[in-house]
Order: sequence, then structure tokens, then C-alpha cells
Amino acid sequence: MNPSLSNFMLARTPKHILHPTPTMTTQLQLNTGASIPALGLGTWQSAPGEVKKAVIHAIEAGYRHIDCAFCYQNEDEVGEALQDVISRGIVKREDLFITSKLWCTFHTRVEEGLQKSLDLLKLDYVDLYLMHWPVPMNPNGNHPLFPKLPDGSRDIDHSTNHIQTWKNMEKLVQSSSPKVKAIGVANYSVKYLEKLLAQATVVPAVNQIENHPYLPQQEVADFCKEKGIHLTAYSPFGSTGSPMFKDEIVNEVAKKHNVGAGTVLLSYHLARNSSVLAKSVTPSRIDENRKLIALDDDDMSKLESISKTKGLTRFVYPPFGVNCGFPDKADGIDLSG
Ligand SMILES: NC(=O)C1=CN([C@@H]2O[C@H](COP(=O)(O)OP(=O)(O)OC[C@H]3O[C@@H](n4cnc5c(N)ncnc54)[C@H](OP(=O)(O)O)[C@@H]3O)[C@@H](O)[C@H]2O)C=CC1
Ligand SMILES: O=C[C@H](O)[C@@H](O)[C@@H](O)[C@H](O)C(=O)O
Repeated sequence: MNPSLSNFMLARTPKHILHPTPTMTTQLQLNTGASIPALGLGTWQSAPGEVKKAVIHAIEAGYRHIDCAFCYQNEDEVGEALQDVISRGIVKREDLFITSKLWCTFHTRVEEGLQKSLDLLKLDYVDLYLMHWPVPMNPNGNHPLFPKLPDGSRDIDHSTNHIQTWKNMEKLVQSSSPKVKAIGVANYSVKYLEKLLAQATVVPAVNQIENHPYLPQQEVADFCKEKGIHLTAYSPFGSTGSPMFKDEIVNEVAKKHNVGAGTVLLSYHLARNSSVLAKSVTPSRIDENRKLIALDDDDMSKLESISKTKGLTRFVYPPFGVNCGFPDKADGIDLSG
């Protein structure tokens, strides 16, 4: 092709993926051949007594992707909700995409951690099982989920590491009767992914990370794209209290499209070909969050300008005392292996 023509075409090619009329069930491809629905309902900090209703409402409203974790301590109620909608014929199990996560105190007990979640969720399998953090914690410490040392710091298990955990997770998909359709990771930086991939047999299907215009994590997104790892964004609104709803530029883009700020914050991820998790226990918000639109390059440039001007903001970073390899959080011990 004439080089000037190819340059012209490159210049005209939209930088971001344009999903024509994206919807919450737009299917994004995983490296396993399966697909993941664009929007998932988050369940972190969804209180017992509220989460069952929220999950039932979401599935009745058309959500097909639910994000769970053992450490959220509410998987039993999520399981009740799933049983309810499946038994009433609202949805078939195979039409749902359910994620759970291996908690840090279970890194040396992968099968047990998975089975505990399956029992609580009342499921035979999950669609995706993630290592929640690349941080093993003492399985025999002073608390089953959040063990601490006498000085109050988190009780890290230094006898193992995240790569060993991954090797045990690989056995889950290699089993003759797998109880997981795919395995993946969460909270992985480029540094930890490089160390993992150097020894992995199975490339993670997904990396679930905090991601939004205040924390674009472009280096992680680029690395994952190159390696065929799908990115799922968590805390799209800035987590508890949805602080990013007040952002001026987000609201400017929302006004242009005549939609709410939430729609812009969620649609940002579709333009990057990522899936996104939005948590709510409020029925009207669960409904509202279903709306996605195609943002154009101009909208994306505006959203990208936010962190360039204001710097990065990370809303979720537990006090592990570990350096997980993210450039904006360089303190703590290196467990990359
Ligand atoms: N792998 C990991 O380590 C992590 C995974 N996650 C996953 O991602 C999910 C989403 O992230 P999360 O941190 O919960 O935060 P979100 O960014 O989804 O924000 C949740 C907050 O936004 C509020 N909210 C939701 N919708 C609206 C709306 N339309 N208008 C105004 N406020 C709204 C919710 O309130 P209310 O519920 O009261 O309606 C809640 O306070 C989690 O629930 C979890 O499943 C999150 C963090 C870490
Ligand atoms: O998934 C959500 C978060 O990662 C959450 O699980 C952690 O922040 C946890 O509360 C912790 O304190 O380590």
C-alpha cells in the first residue's frame, strides 16, 4: 500500500474500540474462547440483608455477570439469589457469568478456597476464578481472613509466593472435571505479570484491576493487550460514595451525550475493550448503570486529560505493606518473586 495512504488510514483509525451501541451484555472475548459480558454487578461491601435483593434485581433487570469473592463474606446470600432466579426460570445457569476469587489466606489451599466459594454460591462451577491479590497471608494466623502480627501489620506468608499459587490454580483448569471455566488474576501490575508469565503454563484469562479516568493504568492495559489478557475494571465510580460522579470533565462529556455521569464512567471501559464492574445495592442505580454508550476519541481524550492534569488517584489499596509493582504505590516489600 502507498505509505502516505496507510499513514492517512492510521490517522483516521479511531484510537479506541467503537462497539456500535454497546450494551451491558456485549460479549468481550477471553483467551479461552469464552466471552465475558461487558458489565458486571459488583458485590464488595454489599451488606448481608441487601445483597440478595440486589443480585435478584440485577438479574431480573438483565445483568448476566456477577462479581463475587470469598472475602466479601456475602457469597452465601449471592448464592441464594442465584438459586432464586434460576429456579424461577428468569435465567439459566449457563447464561450467567459468575466470578469468584481466591482469598489471600487460601494461597496454599487453592482447591479448598474454590470449594468454599462454590458451596456458598451453591454452584457446580464458576466462569472465572481469580487470585484476589498476589499476596499470600498466613493461613494459621490470628484471623481467618485478615491475620495480623502483634505490631498490627498484616501477617504475610513468606513461605510461598504468588507464582506457586498460580501453579496450583493452573491445576484447576487442567483437571479432568474442572470446576472453573477460566482462571485469572486481580491487582497485577506489569512487574508481577512479567514474573508470573515467565513461569506460567496458562496465561491468565483476565486481570481485574482498579481502573477509571483517575487511574488509567495504561501500561497495564497495553501489556495485557499484548499478552491476550482481558482487562476488567473495578471501582469505576471511585468506590464507596462514588466520588467521581462529581468530576467536571466527566459531567461535561455526560452533558454532550445527554446521559448521566455514571454512563460515561462505565462506557469509558467499553471504548478500551475492557469489561467493568459497578457495585450498587440500590435498585434505581442498578437500573441506571445498565446504560452504556459509544464514546468517541474526543470524549476519550477529554477523560484522559483528567489524570494528566490532576495526577493519579487510587481509591483501593489494602494495608498489606506490600509493593504490588504499581508506579503510584511504590512502598512496601516486593513479593513479585
Ligand atoms: N479485585 C479487587 O480487589 C476488587 C474488586 N472490586 C469489584 O468491583 C466492584 C465495583 O467496585 P467498588 O469498589 O464496589 O465501587 P464502585 O466504583 O462500583 O462504586 C460503588 C459506589 O457507588 C455507588 N453507586 C453505584 N451506582 C451509582 C449511581 N448510579 N449513582 C450514584 N452512586 C452510585 C454505590 O452506592 P450504593 O451501593 O449505595 O447504591 C457505592 O457507594 C466491587 O463491588 C467488586 O465486585 C472492587 C474493588 C477491589
Ligand atoms: O475486592 C475488594 C478489595 O480487594 C478488598 O477485598 C480488600 O480491600 C480487602 O477488604 C482488604 O482489606 O484486603
